[in-house]
Amino acid sequence: MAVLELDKVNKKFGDMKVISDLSFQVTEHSVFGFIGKNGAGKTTTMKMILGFLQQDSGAIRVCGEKVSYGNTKTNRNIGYLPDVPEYYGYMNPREYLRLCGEITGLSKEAIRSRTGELLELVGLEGVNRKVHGFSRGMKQRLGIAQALLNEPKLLICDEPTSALDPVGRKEILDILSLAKDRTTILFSTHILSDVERICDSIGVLNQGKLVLGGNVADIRHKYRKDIIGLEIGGQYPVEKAAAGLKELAFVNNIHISGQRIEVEVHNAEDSGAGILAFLLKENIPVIRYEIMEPSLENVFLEVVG
Ligand SMILES: Nc1ncnc2c1ncn2[C@@H]1O[C@H](COP(=O)(O)OP(=O)(O)OP(=O)(O)O)[C@@H](O)[C@H]1O
Repeated sequence: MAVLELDKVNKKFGDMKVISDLSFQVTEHSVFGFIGKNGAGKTTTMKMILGFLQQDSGAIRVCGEKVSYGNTKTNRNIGYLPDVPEYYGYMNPREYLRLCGEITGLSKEAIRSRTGELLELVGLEGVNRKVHGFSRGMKQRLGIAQALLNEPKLLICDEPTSALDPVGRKEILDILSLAKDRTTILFSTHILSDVERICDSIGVLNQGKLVLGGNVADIRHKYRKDIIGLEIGGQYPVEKAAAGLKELAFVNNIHISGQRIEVEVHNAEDSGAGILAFLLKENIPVIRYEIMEPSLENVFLEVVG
């Protein structure tokens, strides 16, 4: 089931078209990476999903219910984590979550049990310090706990890892991966390695248009260039191996770098057997053989330019 659906959404600011015919869906219990350079239109889209901005045309649905501007009814299904969450610094995490629970009308019992469970999820269960001394990463973790307090069907995170160091980023990504069991996640980012680590599907926005979208595994497969990477044993002359490989009918091109040879072929799976047979026949020692996967970074550069 789609927890979030955008159908041909358009938005202009004055004469400037910011979002053009944007359509995508996010399936329940998946992580969707919303990718784009600065100014691509990610924040504008998230504000429309939250009903804070009005689209000019098109429809947005959250759990099947249409979002309408100014009426935040659909937000009962959404938890939102801003890029820089703000807190009352004099509270500790438990006090802060209790306050949030009380404001949103949760029962005392629900506040107690969910607070314990969520603080454990985000690794802040034993932390009794006041929030004002928290690192950025700890603030983001508390923000995730707060956003999940009302058990939303959709968690929207705006650049949750951008301001963090590698350790803090890993912690947030691990928490989001775990949170997938209890909700569906959309997170905006321009850090493609984060997307590769946890996203099931992606949408790449460029100048307000979706230039690439779908399942991460399918996208990798589609953009895979048929290149076989070989690492030749140190004692064997690489040029000799490369010259022989180049003679094979199904080999289009060869690149050499140190002991490494990249072989461009029509179809890596079909040609693989022929290459291996050649290496065996010529007694060429091979340390590594791989069909090369493109990184999302390469795919992104190809579609966004
Ligand atoms: N209220 C506004 N009035 C006029 N133009 C706006 C407004 N809000 C955003 N824009 C413009 O719309 C475009 C998209 O901005 P948006 O903030 O959605 O991009 P973004 O992908 O979130 O970028 P960033 O990563 O920098 O936040 C930009 O050109 C921006 O200058």
